[in-house]
Amino acid sequence: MLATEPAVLVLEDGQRYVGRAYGARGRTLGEAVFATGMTGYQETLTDPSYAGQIVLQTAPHIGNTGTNDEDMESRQIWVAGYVVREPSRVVSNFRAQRSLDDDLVAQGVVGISGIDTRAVTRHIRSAGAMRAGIFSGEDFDLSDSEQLDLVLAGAPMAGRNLSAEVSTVEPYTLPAVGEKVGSVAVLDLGVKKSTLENLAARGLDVHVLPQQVSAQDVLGLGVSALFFSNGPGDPQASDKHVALLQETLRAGLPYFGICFGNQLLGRALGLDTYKLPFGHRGINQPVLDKRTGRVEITAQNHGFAVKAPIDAEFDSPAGFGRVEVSHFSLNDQVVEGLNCLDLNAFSVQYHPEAAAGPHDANYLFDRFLDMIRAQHSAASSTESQENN
Ligand SMILES: NC(=O)CC[C@H](N)C(=O)O
Repeated sequence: MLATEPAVLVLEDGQRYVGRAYGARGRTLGEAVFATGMTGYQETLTDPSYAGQIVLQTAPHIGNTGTNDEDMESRQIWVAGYVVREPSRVVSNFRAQRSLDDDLVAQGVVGISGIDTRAVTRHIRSAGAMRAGIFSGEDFDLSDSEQLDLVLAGAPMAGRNLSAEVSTVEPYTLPAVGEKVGSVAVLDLGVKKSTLENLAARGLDVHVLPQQVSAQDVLGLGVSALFFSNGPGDPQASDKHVALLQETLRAGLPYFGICFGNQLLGRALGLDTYKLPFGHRGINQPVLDKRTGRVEITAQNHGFAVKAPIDAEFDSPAGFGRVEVSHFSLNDQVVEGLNCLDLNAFSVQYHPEAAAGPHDANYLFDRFLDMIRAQHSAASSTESQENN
């Protein structure tokens, strides 16, 4: 039975949308963002990059296929709140183990249903991403101005560092699948399971590290390469990760980064990042790969981006040689990938692990593997020259 108890979504500009309580009851605060994927709600909810955000699904019917243990992208749901139009009344899928409502309640995630999420999306699209709150149960009875004051007292996403909240506490390793080619250190800034699986599937031992490790810790592992994951928060609030990356780049350690990892490569190279008006979140975002001229349909989830010229190479302001924007968005020309021309380092702003989403960008993991192989053969030829 669906709840008939009321709930309200309050935006920081005072807009209010009354609907029905969904998931856990109570109140929650976060940045309101919209996601346009028609599928993949479980992957969205369990993507740690959504920590601190109240996610609205534009797709009107959510929960049809329930939830299961296999499609978890991390250990829990991370969204601060969940806004849907119509939750499915029945769960219908052979893989379903629970209903989405069960998971939201069990994990204490406050949601709201019965909201015209496309109307709210149109509002956010013109007014910009903003803080919001969902109020149900006893919190529904607070006055309008008390609710708005709570929303306005919440932390804005700009300037927010959330890495410590989502990162693993202990390091752990996923063994290479099949023949081992090398090893990679993954800085867990909110990594998704599919990313780790894609790395391991390419013959890499994957050493997942807590976000507070030092460059010495990373270099001391003797790995073939370093990877920075996706993750929540503002890249401008991650100075220590930027410093770590600069140190490992100077030491010559190959690098690949996804999403937050792209923004942090940008910053390590001396570029600025900025907040997008409402972000890119969905699974049909067109991107141009400048090297091949191929258009990829990609999965994306980002609210910040790197500032760089998309049409010509330039010097890294931090002295890391020549750099080019490798990919950009065909919707709004936002930087979607960086490539270092004088270093073994590249990154993308979108999600080649595609969970959920199309697999067009999966070749990027192969590009990373090629980079590691090339580095290995360069190292072994120097060694054999030295031995001669
Ligand atoms: N998915 C991500 O890694 C997101 C990166 C960053 N938190 C942003 O919103 O832009």
